[in-house]
Amino acid sequence: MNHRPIVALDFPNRQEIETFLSYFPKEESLYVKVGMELFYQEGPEIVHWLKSLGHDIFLDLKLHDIPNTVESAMRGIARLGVDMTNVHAAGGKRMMAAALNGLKEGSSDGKPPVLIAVTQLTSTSEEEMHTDQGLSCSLKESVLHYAKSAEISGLDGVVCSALEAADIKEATRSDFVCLTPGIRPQGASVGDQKRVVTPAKARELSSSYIVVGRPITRSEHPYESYLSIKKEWNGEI
Ligand SMILES: O=C(O)c1cc(=O)[nH]c(=O)n1[C@@H]1O[C@H](COP(=O)(O)O)[C@@H](O)[C@H]1O
Repeated sequence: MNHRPIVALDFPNRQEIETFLSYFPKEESLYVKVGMELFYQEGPEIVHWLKSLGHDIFLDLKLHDIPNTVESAMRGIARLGVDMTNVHAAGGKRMMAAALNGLKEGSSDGKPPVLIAVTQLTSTSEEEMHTDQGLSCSLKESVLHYAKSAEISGLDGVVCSALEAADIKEATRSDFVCLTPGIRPQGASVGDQKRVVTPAKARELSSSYIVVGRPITRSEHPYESYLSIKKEWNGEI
């Protein structure tokens, strides 16, 4: 198994990414996540540049708007040639279906990016979900509800905590993508995350992909931290 953790490039500009990537061997092809912080500063050019370096890209903009707006935005995202992108499942089934349609229309090679939907953010606890969102069900029920909605809408999978991945796959299908952020190696600082697991546990709990930011980007030795998390994720340590 040689699965790469997806590295969340949560930096404010290209210069800081150049510094971060200088710790990695040039030939190391990474799977990176470009999120709001970076994209809103650097725009689509940052995607073209990272692609030119040979990296695979998850564009994480978490779209959530009326179906027509999301569909049009997704047409443009498909043209960027990213490998994966996302929406918020809370936008509803019509919005998710529109997102998928936009991606299909925008991808000239007929291979639209993988589309996944955020269920409950990994920074949300069950208690916060009750108070902030006014939901009375359990967090797991809410996540499963969103996962089923995403599947019905034709999406490839969801963003969730690894803690929910096995139940989601059972409720949907075994190849339904469960991309799981909130990953922390043993002893690492949790920060604002709530539903966290180690890379080894994520593997055990059947995550499809793990997303890792600060444990790598804020490390004094980013490449060593990346390799150690990758090994753990691949069950090699
Ligand atoms: O969609 C995401 O990528 C995402 C969803 C979610 O529920 N939780 C979550 O942490 N993320 C992203 O995953 C990354 C996690 O970063 P760290 O907490 O630094 O490892 C951040 O870039 C978040 O924006």
